[in-house]
Amino acid sequence: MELGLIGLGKMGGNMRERIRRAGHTVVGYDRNPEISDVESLQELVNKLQGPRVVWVMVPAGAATQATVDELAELLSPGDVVVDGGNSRWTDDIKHAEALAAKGIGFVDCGVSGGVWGLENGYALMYGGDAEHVACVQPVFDALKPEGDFGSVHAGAVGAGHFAKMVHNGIEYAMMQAFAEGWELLEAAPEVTDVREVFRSWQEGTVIRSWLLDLAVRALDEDEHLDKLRGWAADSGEGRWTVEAAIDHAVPLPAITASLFARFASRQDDSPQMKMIAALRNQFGGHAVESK
Ligand SMILES: O=C(O)[C@H](O)[C@@H](O)[C@H](O)[C@H](O)COP(=O)(O)O
Repeated sequence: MELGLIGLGKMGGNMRERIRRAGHTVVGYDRNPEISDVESLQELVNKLQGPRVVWVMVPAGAATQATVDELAELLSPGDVVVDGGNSRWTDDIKHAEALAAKGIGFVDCGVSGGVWGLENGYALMYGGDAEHVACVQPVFDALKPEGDFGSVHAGAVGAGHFAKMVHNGIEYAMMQAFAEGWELLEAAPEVTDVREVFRSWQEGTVIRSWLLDLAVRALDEDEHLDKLRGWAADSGEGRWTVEAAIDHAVPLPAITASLFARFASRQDDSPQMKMIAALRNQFGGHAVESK
C-alpha cells in the first residue's frame, strides 16, 4: 500500500525504512529537506492516491496539533490520519472529532521500541473505529515485531495512547526499581562487582527483562556511570499516567514515586529539605549544614 509519513526523525526515519522493507510505498515529509521525500504536505498529499493514509510522527502537543490542522484542510473524505507520536489520549478525541467533521478518519497509535524498532519491530497499541484501523492494517503489520504479540487494537479513539501512557508509567517504575537496586548494590562494600551481579540476573531470574539487558549494556559502556550526571527528563506520559490515576481514584504509589524521583533529579539543592533541616533545628536544635 501507499503511506504518507510526516516526521522523519529518530523514530519516523526508521519506521519509513521498515515499512519500505515490507514492500510498501512511503512518501515521507520532514521539515529538514535533506531527509524529506517531498517539499511540502501539499506535495505529499498530491503524491498519494485516495483513499489516503497519512501517519503523523511529530512531537506531541503543538507540532502534532498544527500538522493535524493542516491535514484537515488538505485531505479528502475517506482518508485516514494516524497519530503515532506520544500524544496525550485526550488530544486524540479532539483530533478525531475535528477530522470526522470533514469525513476524515482518525486512528491513534502508541509506538514503543525506540531506536531498536527498525530491526526488532515496533510494539503498537492503536485505537479507533474498525473501518479506519482496517485501512492502516498493512502498515501495522509491517511495523510490528515478528511473532504472535506486539500489536493490539486497544479500543475506541484514545485507547491506543492511553495504553501507551500506562506502558510508559510502568516503564518509569521498572527503571526506578533497577536504578534503586543498583545504587544500593554500589553502596555495599561487600559487593565487589555490581555489574556482574546485574549481568548474572539476565538469565533465570524473576526480573530478567529487556530493561535489565539495557542496564547491563549501559554498565558495559561506563561501569559505574561516572560519565553521567544524575539528571533525568520526562516527556509527559508519566505525568499523564498520574493524572489519569487521580481521575479514576486508582492508587499508583510506585509510578508516582518514580515520576517525582525525576523531578528531584533536576534540583541542585532541595528547597524542601532546607525546610526539613530548618524545622529539625527549630524544635530540636539538630545540626544543619550551611551553604
Ligand atoms: O516505549 C518506548 O519506546 C519509550 O517509552 C518511548 O516512548 C520514549 O523513550 C519515552 O516516551 C520516553 O519517555 P520519557 O521522556 O517520559 O522518559
